[in-house]
Amino acid sequence: MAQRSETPTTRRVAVVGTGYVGLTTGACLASLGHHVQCCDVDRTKVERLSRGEVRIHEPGLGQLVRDGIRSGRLEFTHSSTAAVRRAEAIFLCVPTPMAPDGSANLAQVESAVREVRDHLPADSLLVTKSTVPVGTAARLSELLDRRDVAVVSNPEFLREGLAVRDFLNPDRIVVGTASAAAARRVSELYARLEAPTVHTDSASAELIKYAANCFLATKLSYVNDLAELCERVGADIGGITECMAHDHRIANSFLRPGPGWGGSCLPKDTAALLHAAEAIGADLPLVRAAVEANRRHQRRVVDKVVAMCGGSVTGVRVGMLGLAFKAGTDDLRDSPAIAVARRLAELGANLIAFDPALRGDEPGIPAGVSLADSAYQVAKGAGAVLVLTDWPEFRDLDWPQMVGLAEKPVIIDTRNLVDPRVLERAGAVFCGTGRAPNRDSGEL
Ligand SMILES: NC(=O)C1=CN([C@@H]2O[C@H](COP(=O)(O)OP(=O)(O)OC[C@H]3O[C@@H](n4cnc5c(N)ncnc54)[C@H](O)[C@@H]3O)[C@@H](O)[C@H]2O)C=CC1
Ligand SMILES: O=C(O)[C@H]1O[C@H](OP(=O)(O)OP(=O)(O)OC[C@H]2O[C@@H](n3ccc(=O)[nH]c3=O)[C@H](O)[C@@H]2O)[C@H](O)[C@@H](O)[C@@H]1O
Repeated sequence: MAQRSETPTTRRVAVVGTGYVGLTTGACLASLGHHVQCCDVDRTKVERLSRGEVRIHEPGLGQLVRDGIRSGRLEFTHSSTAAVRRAEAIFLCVPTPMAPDGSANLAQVESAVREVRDHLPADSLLVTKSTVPVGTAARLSELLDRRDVAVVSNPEFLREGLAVRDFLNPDRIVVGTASAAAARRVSELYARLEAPTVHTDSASAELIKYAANCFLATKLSYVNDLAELCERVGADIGGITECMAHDHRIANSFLRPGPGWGGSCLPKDTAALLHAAEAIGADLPLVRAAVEANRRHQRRVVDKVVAMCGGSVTGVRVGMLGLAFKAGTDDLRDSPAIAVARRLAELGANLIAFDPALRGDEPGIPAGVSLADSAYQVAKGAGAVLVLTDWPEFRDLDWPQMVGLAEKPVIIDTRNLVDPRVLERAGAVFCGTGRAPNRDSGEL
C-alpha cells in the first residue's frame, strides 16, 4: 500500500458511459484539474449533459458538471472514437448487468472496447471502472490486441446518493496491473486526493470489488436475520445493533435492518461472484445464504402487510412511502420496495406511492402503482401505510395527521424510521423490522 505523494499533473482523460459512475468520474476528474471528454451512446443524455442538465438525483453532481463545462475542462460527445482520440487514460464506466444465469454480462464492456480499440493513442491506458469478474482485464487485453496500451483495473466503491463525496474522499484507491509504470500513471490521476492506494495485480483488483460488496450484503442479511429472530423472541433489534456497534471491530455501519438490501449493484454482484465461483467448482456458502435470506426478508414484508390487513390485501388501498432502493437516490433498479409493490399488486392491493426523488417518468415503476404528490396524499383513505425507503423526511412527517388521514390506522415501518411512541399516542396499530408489533391488527 502506498500513501499519495506524487505531484499532481493535468492529464487528458476520456470516460466511456455517463451514468452514476461515469458522470461522477468525469466531473470529479475535471474538478481535480484534468481535461475530460465523456461519451455516451445515449444521444439525448449527451445533449442534456452538454447543456449542464443532470437528470439523476446525485447531490453536488449537477453543479460540478456545470463548473466543469464552464472551465472548459469537461466536454460531452456521443462519439467514443472522438472522445478517446487524444486521451492518455480511457475510463470504462459502462453497465455490467446480471445475465439470466446470474453472471456479469460483459457485452457492453466488450462492445465499448471494440469501438475504441483502433482509435486509442499509442501508450494510452484503458482503465476499467465497471465492476467486472476476475480475468476481464486479461480478456480485454486480448480483445484490444494492442501491445502499446495497458489495461488497468481500477474498481469504484462510491455509493449512490453520495457519489461525489465518495469519489473525492475515497477510503482507498485500487489500481490493478502488472505494469508498475501504468499503475503509477493511473495513481497520478488521483494525486490530489488524500487516500491510501493499493497497487495490486488485475485479478486481485477485480476480486476486491466483489469481495467488498458481498461482505456488505452478508452483513446486512445477518442483521435482517437477527431482526427476524428478535420479532420471534420479543427482543428489540435497535438496542442490539447499538450495542454491537460499540465494538470497533464490528463498527457502526450497515447495521440498520430493513426490507432487504437492493440497488443496482449488491444483488448483481453477489449473483456474479456466486456464478464465477460455481463455474470453477468452488462455492461461497455464506454469500449464497445471504442472497437466499434476502429473498426471504423481502417476502416477509409482504406477509406482514397481509397479516396487518387481516389476512388479505385484495381491494385494500396500500400507501407506500418510498420506491427507491434507499434514501438519497432516484434509482429503482432492484429496489426491495419495487419487489414488494409487484407482489402486493399481484395479491390485488391498490397501490399508491410517494418518493421525494421521483419525477414520475423513471423506468421501473410497476404498472398498477399510482404516484402521489405527497406523503399525506398516500395516507389519505389507506387501509395500511408502508414505509419502505429510509428518507429522513418520512421520519419528520406529522404522523398523528398521517394516522388520522388513513381509513385504518395500520403502519408497517420496515425501516424503523418513525418514533413508536408517536405512533402509539396517535392510536396506530404498527409493526417494524426486528421489534414486536404494538397490538394485534385484529383489534381494529
Ligand atoms: N451505480 C453505482 O453506484 C456503482 C456502479 N459501479 C459499476 O459501474 C458500472 C456502471 O454502472 P452505472 O454508472 O450505475 O451504470 P448506468 O446504467 O448508470 O450508466 C451507464 C451508461 O453507460 C452508457 N453506455 C453503455 N454502453 C456504452 C458505450 N458502448 N459507449 C458509451 N456509453 C455507453 C449507457 O448509455 C449509460 O448512460 C457497472 O459495472 C457498475 O457495477 C461501481 C460502483 C458504484
Ligand atoms: O458497487 C456499487 O454499486 C456500490 O454498491 C453499494 O452502494 P449502493 O448500491 O449505492 O447502496 P448502499 O448504500 O450500499 O445500500 C445497499 C442496500 O443496502 C440497504 N442498507 C444499507 C445499510 C444499512 O444499514 N441497511 C440497509 O438496509 C440499502 O437500503 C440498500 O437497499 C456499496 O455500498 C458501494 O460501496 C458500491 O460501490
